[in-house]
Amino acid sequence: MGEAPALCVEDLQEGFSNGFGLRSKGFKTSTDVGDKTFVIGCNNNDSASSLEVHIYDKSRGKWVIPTVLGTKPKLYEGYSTVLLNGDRIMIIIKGSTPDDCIWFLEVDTEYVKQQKEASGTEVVAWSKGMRGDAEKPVVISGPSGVGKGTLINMLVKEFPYMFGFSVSHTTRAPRSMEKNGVHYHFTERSIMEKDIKDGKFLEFASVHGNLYGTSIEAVEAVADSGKRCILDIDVQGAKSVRASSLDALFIFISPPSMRELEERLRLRGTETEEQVQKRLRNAEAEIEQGKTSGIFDHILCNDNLEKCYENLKKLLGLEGSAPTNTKPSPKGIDLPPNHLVSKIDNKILIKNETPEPGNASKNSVVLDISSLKGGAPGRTRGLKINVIDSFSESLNGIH
Ligand SMILES: Nc1nc2c(ncn2[C@@H]2O[C@H](COP(=O)(O)OP(=O)(O)O)[C@@H](O)[C@H]2O)c(=O)[nH]1
Ligand SMILES: Nc1ncnc2c1ncn2[C@@H]1O[C@H](COP(=O)(O)OP(=O)(O)O)[C@@H](O)[C@H]1O
Repeated sequence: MGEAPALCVEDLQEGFSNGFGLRSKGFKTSTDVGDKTFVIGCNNNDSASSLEVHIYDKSRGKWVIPTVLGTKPKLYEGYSTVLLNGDRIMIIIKGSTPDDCIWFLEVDTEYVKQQKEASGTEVVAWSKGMRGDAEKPVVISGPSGVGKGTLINMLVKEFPYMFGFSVSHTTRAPRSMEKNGVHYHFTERSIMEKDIKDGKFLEFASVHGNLYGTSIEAVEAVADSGKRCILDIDVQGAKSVRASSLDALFIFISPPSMRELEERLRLRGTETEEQVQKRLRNAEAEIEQGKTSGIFDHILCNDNLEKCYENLKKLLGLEGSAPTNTKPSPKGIDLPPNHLVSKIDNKILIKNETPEPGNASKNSVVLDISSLKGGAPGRTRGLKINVIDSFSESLNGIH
């Protein structure tokens, strides 16, 4: 059984002079990947410091501070690291909550390679580890006033534990009934543009003169809650998602006629005359693209609302299904508080250092990493967990 590499930076540092103050107090681990050493940690134990990544490039004898993408984990008591597949470091956090204890730092994955090439700098990217898989998200597009919001509301109301809405960001002003954080995250253009630049958005587009976008966090938060994510985005956004690594189902909602669309928009009464005109002008091009671009897996005509809703449910495999009242079960990972980490093939053993018979929270666990999916800039999903009741019992092949 090989112990996880968890060198002290002090050991690593012997003989090197660098400007990072790595000899000061704090917690650090280092992991070798090829001719680079990735040092993850913090310099101080105070709450104001955060988890940093430094790279020692052995071939050049130089320290490098990389561009760090993604949301990083909070500071906890300590960290163990395991190198997986030569391209990502798994971080197992001591003293964290069950939904926050496994993280991945990607150092040479396809995503990181692309980012390195695009930026010309050294790049690393964080993603949080999650149990189980996420269901394929559903992208719904169509012209303004066609009934997308109405159909999505019906679905979320009938199947509250099955579907969740991806809350987009927008620079447009809220309508009177709209709530910030529920219908949209209403935001300033400069803030949104910076977040787009920082890689926080899955897609974005300028629609009817305003900026709209789906943050990676908006989609992942729905999947984290165990629900299937629904995105209400325009055709340009759907095209970007199609080109992204997100595997989704694409549905276009079309109106029975332009006259009917105009009537619905006017009856809704949420836009000024000028805005209605702009939306109608854009609608023709959107309908044309929706029907001919090949982006969409299905096109539904929203003539009769009830019929269209039934057809939508059919596409989602919900025909005749009774809504379930069961909340998805939480998918956290209970780790023993004091543990040692080791890896054999596709299994990571997190062994309790102080087992107590009959105390489930003190059990050792085995994480199966054979079917990991996704990764930065979102989540790494597909972690499977086996709890070992007593450490003296058989360890599923790990000895
Ligand atoms: N690309 C993209 N489009 C979005 C997003 N959120 C909303 N939209 C689209 O922006 C357009 C205008 O939305 P909205 O202002 O809510 O008006 P409505 O469609 O008339 O209710 C619609 O086509 C939405 O599908 C997003 O995050 N990304
Ligand atoms: N099939 C339908 N027949 C008549 N009115 C509809 C139908 N579907 C939706 N509506 C109405 O049309 C208006 C626009 O619908 P909405 O869901 O806001 O559109 P979108 O989100 O696509 O902009 C709303 O007032 C809604 O109640």
